[in-house]
Amino acid sequence: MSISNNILHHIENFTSQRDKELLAFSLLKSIRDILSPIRTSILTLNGQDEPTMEISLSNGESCEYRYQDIRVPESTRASLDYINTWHLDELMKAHDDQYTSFHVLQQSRQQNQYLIITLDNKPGRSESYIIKGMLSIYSNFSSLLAEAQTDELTGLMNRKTFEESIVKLYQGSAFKDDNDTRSNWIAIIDIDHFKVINDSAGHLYGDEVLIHMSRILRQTFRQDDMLFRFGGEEFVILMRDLTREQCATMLNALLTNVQSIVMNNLSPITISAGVCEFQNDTFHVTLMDQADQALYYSKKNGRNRVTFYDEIVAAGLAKSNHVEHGDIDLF
Ligand SMILES: Nc1nc2c(ncn2[C@@H]2O[C@H](COP(=O)(O)OP(=O)(O)OP(=O)(O)O)[C@@H](O)[C@H]2O)c(=O)[nH]1
Repeated sequence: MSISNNILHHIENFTSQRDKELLAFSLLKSIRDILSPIRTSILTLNGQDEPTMEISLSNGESCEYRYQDIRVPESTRASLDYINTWHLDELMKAHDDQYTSFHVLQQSRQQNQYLIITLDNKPGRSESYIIKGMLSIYSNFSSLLAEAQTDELTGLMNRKTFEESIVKLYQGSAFKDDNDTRSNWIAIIDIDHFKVINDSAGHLYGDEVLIHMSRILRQTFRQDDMLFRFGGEEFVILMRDLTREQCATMLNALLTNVQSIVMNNLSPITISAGVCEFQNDTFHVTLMDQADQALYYSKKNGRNRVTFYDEIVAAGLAKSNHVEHGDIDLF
């Protein structure tokens, strides 16, 4: 294949992806085909500089995804610190007859992402030029993808992205230790009497409440918790690795924090929540049914409260996996 056809093939591959991680994998594959590096990886660090994901591809080996126990060598840390201190886009380091180049893929307060390529030869001018072009296409396309996954009003993830995220939760919890008391949790949050807010203060005011709500969600939950606006005044939160008590504490903190939204002369805003424990062997639509039943119980029992699904089942107040009513539209 000629070089231009080859590049076109890589571009076509990039732009056919609809998933951020598959897009990252496509980039690594293209780099491998063009440069034959010893190793190439994409490293993501969260706002606290902790590694949250590494996708790597070594010569002759299959692609490896890591979300936990990611080891970042001291030399890599030092190079990334140098890039950040001097606001560089890329950095080349020579060591032990090898060359490692670091490229910034994404930088924001929430996360930083780098492409790291280790080679046994210094890349030539034309190779560097091609890599730069690939990175520009990757970066433009990943911004478009991020836009498509984001709720326009609040900036949270949209409903379309939920299914993709929950599939990853299934994959990530497949090997959970039975003695671990921590679990993953799904919560549905719904603003109480939102129609009254809209009717008495206007739709624009209602929108402003939704924006405040998303800010408070971000402030209350951890960087790694996933926050979605499902539409209207409904939000979904996926929380990982929390005990039941920790999960309840966070949701009760949300109940309190939301009441700080006091605008015009209306009463403070309140929310209701329904929560269920993530079960690896239960279909996600069923899990959403469970959280929705718990939410329905909160709504019918005074609002401004959190209900755990298994507690209402244990108390005989809900039938296991049977939804009689519900506010949430399922997929
Ligand atoms: N401002 C604004 N309102 C919205 C948006 N999407 C849906 N709504 C409104 O949200 C309101 C939802 O009202 P209901 O589903 O009746 O629920 P509620 O008044 O919150 O009552 P409870 O849930 O029972 O406490 C309706 O008035 C919708 O028009 C939006 O994007 N912006």
